[in-house]
Amino acid sequence: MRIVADENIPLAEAFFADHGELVRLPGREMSREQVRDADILLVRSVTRVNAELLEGSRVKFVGTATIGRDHVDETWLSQQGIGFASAPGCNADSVGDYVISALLLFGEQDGMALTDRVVGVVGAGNVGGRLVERLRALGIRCLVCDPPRAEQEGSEGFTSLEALIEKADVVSVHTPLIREGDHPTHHLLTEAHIEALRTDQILISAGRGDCVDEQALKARLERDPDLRVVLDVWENEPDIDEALYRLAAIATPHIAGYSLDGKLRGTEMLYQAMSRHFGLPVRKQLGQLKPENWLRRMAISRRAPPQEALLLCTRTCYDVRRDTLLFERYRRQYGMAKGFDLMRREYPVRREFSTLRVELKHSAGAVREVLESAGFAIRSPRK
Ligand SMILES: NC(=O)c1ccc[n+]([C@@H]2O[C@H](COP(=O)([O-])OP(=O)(O)OC[C@H]3O[C@@H](n4cnc5c(N)ncnc54)[C@H](O)[C@@H]3O)[C@@H](O)[C@H]2O)c1
Ligand SMILES: O=C(O)[C@H](O)[C@H](O)COP(=O)(O)O
Repeated sequence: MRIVADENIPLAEAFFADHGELVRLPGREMSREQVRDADILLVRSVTRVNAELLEGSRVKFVGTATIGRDHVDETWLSQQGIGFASAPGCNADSVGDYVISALLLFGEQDGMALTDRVVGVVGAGNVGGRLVERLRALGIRCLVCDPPRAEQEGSEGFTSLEALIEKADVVSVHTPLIREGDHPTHHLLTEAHIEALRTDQILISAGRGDCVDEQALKARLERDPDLRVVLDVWENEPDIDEALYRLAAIATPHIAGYSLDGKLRGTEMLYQAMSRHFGLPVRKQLGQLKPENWLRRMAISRRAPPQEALLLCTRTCYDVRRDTLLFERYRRQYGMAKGFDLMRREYPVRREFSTLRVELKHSAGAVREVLESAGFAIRSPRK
């Protein structure tokens, strides 16, 4: 079999090369000619998978190593009898790490504890749902807006978008991009929602750029630059709006989910789905293929207050400021669109919180509880 894979899918050789010749390509420019002779196509979110790309090809299975699927015309694939799989939840916790890192940064800037702010999460699936679990475990009050879930599970515990914007201090958007149906999310955050935000609120957008009306957001920020927004996803990536970029408190090039762990999980999920599709045995597991030195450790030797310990461990693992600064460097050196994609291609290895083993030298119950709630693995003398 011939397998064409995006160059940004780690361990694709280790998982797939036994099944045929593997060709690596840059995803954004993948062309009809390049995939025509492929049997298996493995992509990321930057490749539009539709009739235009695949008509007349011999592709029998498409996998996207991502959670999002809005770049894939699933209806057309199914009409053609082409198998399809995505990687639900693969990098969900990495997005949670990103949000926690941003919340800690704002807490530090404002001299506030994490628990001083109410966080509103819009879209509570794998990403938003797990984020809410972690934040609640940290003692943070959360509001949740997810109408499809509210319809299925009953309205208790869910709130409308309008009420969430009114009551929350942080509005964190994690919806997929859905253009049709009962709950479309294209410009889910309308001009009216954006105008309703208070200057002291914080908006985080880490689902898909098109879920927020960017022109309205830009107009609001031009009038009210003190409103803080964290933008990881954008309309028209990679050629994003430079004026909006400059107005954002934190601006990153769609890397909230870019941990090595999340990406590798995505590769393994596609391997499993591909094996099922072709009736092949699942012989490989991520555990056998992971690089050495998989787990890292750190120790907290003194009696740090819980919030300080959380900040220390979070920054050891992931600091959202690093990515904001790095993005600015790439933009200056290469221009916006090229810099956006280049930073993603050369993204430094980042690990999920759960891979950091934190050794507590003192049996500090409160520190242990906070770090575990945030997702770190703890070793400490128990009382
Ligand atoms: N920035 C990143 O790096 C990054 C990483 C991973 C995922 N994502 C994006 O985040 C999206 C969500 O990921 P997920 O794993 O949670 O997906 P998911 O499918 O598990 O959950 C999506 C949730 O959104 C809810 N939803 C749908 N329409 C809604 C609406 N109109 N209003 C409010 N909620 C609505 C659904 O009911 C569901 O609970 C992905 O589709 C992807 O686009 C971004
Ligand atoms: O949907 C996802 O999983 C994320 O948005 C993913 O991290 C995007 O990464 P990309 O496919 O654009 O490399």
